[in-house]
Amino acid sequence: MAELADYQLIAAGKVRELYAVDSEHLLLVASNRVSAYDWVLPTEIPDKGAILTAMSVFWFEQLADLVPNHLVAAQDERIPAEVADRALLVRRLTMLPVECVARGYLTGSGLIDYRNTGAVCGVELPAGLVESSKLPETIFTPASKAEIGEHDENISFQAVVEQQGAELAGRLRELTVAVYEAGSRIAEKAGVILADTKLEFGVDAEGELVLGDEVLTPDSSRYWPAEGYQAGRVQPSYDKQYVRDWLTSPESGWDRASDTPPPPLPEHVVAATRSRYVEAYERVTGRRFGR
Ligand SMILES: CCOC(=O)Cn1cc(-c2ncnc(N)c2C#N)cn1
Repeated sequence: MAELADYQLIAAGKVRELYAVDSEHLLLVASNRVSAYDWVLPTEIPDKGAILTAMSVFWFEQLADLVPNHLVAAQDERIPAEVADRALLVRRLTMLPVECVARGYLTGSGLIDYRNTGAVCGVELPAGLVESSKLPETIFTPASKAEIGEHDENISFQAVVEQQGAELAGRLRELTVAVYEAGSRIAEKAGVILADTKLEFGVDAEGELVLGDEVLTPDSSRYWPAEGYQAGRVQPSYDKQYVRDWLTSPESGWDRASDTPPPPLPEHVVAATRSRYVEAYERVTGRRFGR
């Protein structure tokens, strides 16, 4: 069995790492860390990495007829025991430097763009939309990868055309919207709103467009409970709301505006948050999470 120390770390995000396994394969590792308010919290959520990894596997399987993906194996002797259930062996791609975002609802940076310009990434929207409005149709709202610690910058479809050519840009938009809509339909049946998602694509040695990264997880997408959905206010995050509410409650003693790191989470917030990840996984996939 391989050891993680055998592999070279080639990329690290807030809650994930990417290692080189050999010339053809990488290891995408999901940690149990959780981030909130742009901070990585000092307290881990047990099994979060395993649950989100299992969600990506589910979605890769559901979407296999729509788009090829980079997943090689979720169990393999090249996956070290220490990360066994929270790592995926994937094939090495040439990643495209475009964050492919699809939105079915207006919130976050999309809402800010809309309030400033009446459009998101150059896509004109009807007047009168508010926080969390359901959009008349799914929109493709790409972003350019930001430096570590910065937010991605929303760009227009035309900018993607200029960067990647019209044909590839069109395919990225088509596939991103199709993946989001497939995910949204399955989630909706489970009583979960998939408000938006961020995908990353790469190109393989044969020049084929391949879906990489994680797919339709609560870290790469906004998951809202369908019950209680109401446009006109910020929706509760399906998975992170307990964390957000505690951190902004007097009990935490933390001041979000103070630019100081958040305090450790109490056990009851950790347990409730773990339950939300398990619940989201089991409802959306129809599969039991082990343990
Ligand atoms: C810390 C995690 O960072 C990322 O996942 C972003 N990233 C992905 C790649 C990548 N590169 C080649 N082939 C791939 N299959 C992938 C994937 N996924 C590089 N950075």
